[in-house]
Amino acid sequence: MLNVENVTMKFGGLSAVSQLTLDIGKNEVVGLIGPNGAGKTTVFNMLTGIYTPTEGEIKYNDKVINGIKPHKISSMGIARTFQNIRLFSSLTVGDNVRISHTNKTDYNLAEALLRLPRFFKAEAALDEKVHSLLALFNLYEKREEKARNLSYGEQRRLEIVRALATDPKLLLLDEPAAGMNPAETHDLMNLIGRLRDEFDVSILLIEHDMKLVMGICDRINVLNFGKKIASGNPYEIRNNEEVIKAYLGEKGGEGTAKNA
Ligand SMILES: Nc1ncnc2c1ncn2[C@@H]1O[C@H](COP(=O)(O)OP(=O)(O)OP(=O)(O)O)[C@@H](O)[C@H]1O
Repeated sequence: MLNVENVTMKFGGLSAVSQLTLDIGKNEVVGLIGPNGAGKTTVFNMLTGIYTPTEGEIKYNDKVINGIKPHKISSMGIARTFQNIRLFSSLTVGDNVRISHTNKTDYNLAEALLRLPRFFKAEAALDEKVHSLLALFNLYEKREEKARNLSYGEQRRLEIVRALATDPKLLLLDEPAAGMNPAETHDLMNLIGRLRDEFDVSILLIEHDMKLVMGICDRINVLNFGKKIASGNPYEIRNNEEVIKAYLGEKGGEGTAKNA
């Protein structure tokens, strides 16, 4: 589904990402981990069209997407959440999700203004979709609440719902468990597993909570100073000497990594 081939991103003299190669298959959950400043978010910014790589190619379903505008990439089926939550804080929970779906509504302006049947049918279908997504993420009861009144963990879940409302095939999650308590993180782990199965999405996950990463990822890629230093399954990564030294620490895979 996604092939990142020898991709480099330079900012002036700094190579934030160097010669990165990374693949994601259909329905895979792939981890992208590494110390602060390793280049993980820069990878997301390249995949979503915010940055155009300095070198290399990013292919999505065999089509090169380097340099394509973010909104176009979103409509191709790549969605993301942000490390710093970016909700519309004064809108309701429900409207935050509806907004993400607006480019997919199945009626035109005239049909909306004249309140034609297609408008009502599409709106009812949208309501149903928004409500079932919110229910899955345990946010249905909060649908009329302003986003800013949600707890931190709820806001993180709402970000994921909003990304899902665009019907992605590839979902990029940037530290979804940041600020969550252990119980919320555990629930999130189950939810991510359900997303893969029920929404037929592939997931690329940036996360410092190693319990979550090791518990959910099929494969993990490790970045350090912009370079990939390891890739493999959770067992291989947990036991990789270079990864332990650069990131995991001696208790690799227990809780939060030492350099997070
Ligand atoms: N727009 C930019 N201009 C200049 N330097 C940048 C820019 N974006 C990122 N960088 C630099 O690139 C490097 C990688 O940053 P990035 O945010 O991708 O790391 P990260 O692995 O996501 O870190 P964290 O875990 O802290 O989120 C850092 O040195 C950062 O300062």
